[in-house]
Amino acid sequence: MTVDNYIGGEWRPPASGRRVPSTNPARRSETVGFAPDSDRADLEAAVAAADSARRAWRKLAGAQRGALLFKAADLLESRMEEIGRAMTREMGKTIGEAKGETARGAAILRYYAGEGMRPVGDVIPSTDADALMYTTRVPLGVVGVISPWNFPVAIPLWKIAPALIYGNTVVWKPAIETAVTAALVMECFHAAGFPAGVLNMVMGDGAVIGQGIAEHPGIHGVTFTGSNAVGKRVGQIALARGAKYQLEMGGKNPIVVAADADLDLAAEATISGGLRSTGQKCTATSRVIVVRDVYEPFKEKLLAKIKSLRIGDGLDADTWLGPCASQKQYETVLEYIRKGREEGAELLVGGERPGDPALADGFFVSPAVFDRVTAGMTIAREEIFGPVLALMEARDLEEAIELANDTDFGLSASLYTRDLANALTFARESEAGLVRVNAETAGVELQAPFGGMKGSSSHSREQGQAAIEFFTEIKTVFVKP
Ligand SMILES: NC(=O)C1=CN([C@@H]2O[C@H](COP(=O)(O)OP(=O)(O)OC[C@H]3O[C@@H](n4cnc5c(N)ncnc54)[C@H](O)[C@@H]3O)[C@@H](O)[C@H]2O)C=CC1
Ligand SMILES: O=C(O)CCC(=O)C(=O)O
Repeated sequence: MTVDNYIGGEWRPPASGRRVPSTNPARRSETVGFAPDSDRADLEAAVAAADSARRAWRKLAGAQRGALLFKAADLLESRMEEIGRAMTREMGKTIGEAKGETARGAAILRYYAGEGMRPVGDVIPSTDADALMYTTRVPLGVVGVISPWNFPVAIPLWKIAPALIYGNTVVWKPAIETAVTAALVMECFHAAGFPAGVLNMVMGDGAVIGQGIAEHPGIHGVTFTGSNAVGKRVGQIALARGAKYQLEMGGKNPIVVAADADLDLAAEATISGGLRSTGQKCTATSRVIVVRDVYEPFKEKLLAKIKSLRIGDGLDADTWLGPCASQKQYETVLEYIRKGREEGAELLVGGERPGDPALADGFFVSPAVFDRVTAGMTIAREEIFGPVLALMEARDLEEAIELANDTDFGLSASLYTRDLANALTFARESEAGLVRVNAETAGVELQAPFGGMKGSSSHSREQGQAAIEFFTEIKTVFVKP
């Protein structure tokens, strides 16, 4: 598939005429599509289209905007198989996960479609008995959406849907690695009949189009998910020109296994939270902090289960673990594995290219478990974004919680215990935006606020009702007859 930009309600080739391939990480010789390598002229056209559409769009009733989101949801759902397959072929996650994410995308669109009919303000008693004082919400104007490849449907939709329902128009820059998936999502919006210019998509290099969005004076708010390095830069650029910004970045998420935990369930949650999507979730489990009394039995169960995971092309129905999403991710993961060994952690299993010749052309790494990891090691501190688990021992639950909080990040944290007092202590003490007891670190529900503490985010929240805080501003109105 040759992908075009989508600007002002039309598919348009990039002004430069240049395109870059999107390849299959399970078979690097296979090209899935060609994405536009756009330049600033394309971005200018998209911002101009979004700007000219925004006054009419904000004037529509919320229910009218919602009706279009409902249509887009139906279309997305009807193309779940096709979109799921494109996602698997472009970034490697298993077809089950990819279709599940597409279904989640439809649910996100429906949730925000309903928001068009919900209250947006309060009536506040004025000290003047004759006056009416109330708050309402107004859109920011044009919103820039910069999204990554790891959830190429869900993440952009949980940004685009609230942006649109609250009356903003959008310029979206998807990750080029998942260009075809993004174009299929965009086709659903096009077929739903959104007015021209309300949603625009421009693909290109992050340093050109992503940075261009951060810098553009015609873009009033920027919402970003991706790496910490890029996120911080986007935030600084937006701040310097007075634009609103929202950053969702990395995690170094711990699972804590208490002495009274159900060890089978804890091992399953460690595997599911740490290794699904090949560990490429910002909510992925990467530090496994186990209380001394159960360290050895837990480790035994974990290793036994990991050895049974089937690695392969995500399109094969019996594959559990696909490849890393790109050569860059693959090399990063191997580099962290090398560093882990060099710094003295013991590699118990995995961390190598699987022997199966059928996998030789892909970016596959067998799931790695490091033992005896200490808090100062690089693999305990930096986000790896790959199938790597770091086992750490704690004297007791108190020390486990201290270790869990000993990180620059604060996205998600999980505890396995049967003791209610432990659960409540963990919920109170965890420095994370998402705390889960007897559930894996990953697994975000679209109707609840999502975001991190410390270096994981810009301290705002996405999804659920919380999204209104970023995508609107409050206007306080005082009317005296
Ligand atoms: N929080 C999360 O969900 C994600 C975290 N990551 C982390 O980032 C690491 C690197 O992955 P990448 O794909 O390279 O992430 P990235 O941060 O470079 O990419 C995310 C988005 O930002 C855009 N971008 C790149 N440079 C930009 C710039 N200078 N200005 C504005 N936008 C720019 C990209 O084109 C993409 O759309 C991963 O190993 C992982 O640790 C990556 C993707 C998602
Ligand atoms: O855990 C999830 O479902 C969402 C993870 C996420 O938001 C991310 O990886 O960026």
